[in-house]
Amino acid sequence: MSFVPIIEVKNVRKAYGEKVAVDDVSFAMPPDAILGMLGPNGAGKTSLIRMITTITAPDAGQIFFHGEPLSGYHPTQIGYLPEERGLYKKMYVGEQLVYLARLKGIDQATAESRAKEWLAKFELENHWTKKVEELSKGMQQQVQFIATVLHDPKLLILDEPFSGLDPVNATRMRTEILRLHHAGTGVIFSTHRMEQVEELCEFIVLINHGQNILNGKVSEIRRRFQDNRFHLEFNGSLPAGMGDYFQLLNPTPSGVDVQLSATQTGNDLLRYLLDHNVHLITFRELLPSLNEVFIKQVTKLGPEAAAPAV
Ligand SMILES: Nc1ncnc2c1ncn2[C@@H]1O[C@H](COP(=O)(O)OP(=O)(O)OP(=O)(O)O)[C@@H](O)[C@H]1O
Repeated sequence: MSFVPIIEVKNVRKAYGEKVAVDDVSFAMPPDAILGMLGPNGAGKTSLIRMITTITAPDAGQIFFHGEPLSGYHPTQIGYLPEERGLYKKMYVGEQLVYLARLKGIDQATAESRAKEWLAKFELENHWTKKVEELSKGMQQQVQFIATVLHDPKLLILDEPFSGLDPVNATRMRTEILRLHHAGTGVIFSTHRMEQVEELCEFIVLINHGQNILNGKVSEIRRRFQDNRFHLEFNGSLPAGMGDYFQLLNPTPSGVDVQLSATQTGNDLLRYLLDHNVHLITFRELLPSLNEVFIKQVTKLGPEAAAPAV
């Protein structure tokens, strides 16, 4: 590993009574990465996040923040947007943001100016003296996001940050997350929305039944799971008997996917097409989507399929 991870989780275990929620999980996260934490319902993601944020402690194993064993000081460097939102409904927006930033060690004047700046980014500057309960659900979520970033944390942990936001506000929040990432903030992003992970995350950790069953770079994982499928686009038509040699999927008048068998290669397919004078426009390997990888790993493979760490 050629970097000091912002978070390193080493052989961490957490049980609630008989229920083992996190079972010997290890992974390391590069300092300025966006890491997707994925897994089916009940997999153990929230339990793991709660240990990273020091809300609970592991029964066994260790967690390091920038190489230091996690301690009471580190939460000031972490911003956590939990899935169950937790603002004080009766408190005024501005007052609440300043209060939460002060808890993270920010002085009053800085907290006020940052809160105003952030509210303006979300076009909420006129809501400073509104009670949280007077805001819509989406607005409350934006205010809670602001509370998560106001103390300028080195690590952001965002649980389903886009849920309930309209497309304009979801895009706005995505832009702000990416801006923080480019400024060097690490982001752990927990969601069930695979297309969001594909779009935002360079790394993933896939948790299933409390165990880390797959982790690494998204691009390498997709390549690792490639299953010999190609996409063709062409002018004219394909040879009439092509289906006797190759499994053709999703045909359209000008394109088709080809699933090769274990003994066929891309070169075999290309040779066949050229020998039969097919006028090719596109010939490319199809990599599985993260959704396909997720379903394959979670439904078919057990923990023995664990992959090497990042
Ligand atoms: N406080 C608790 N007491 C007892 N069991 C718990 C507690 N918290 C979580 N669990 C159990 O631990 C397991 C992991 O739960 P966890 O909330 O970490 O999953 P998750 O991956 O975050 O799920 P989801 O995607 O549904 O939010 C589940 O079986 C859950 O029922």
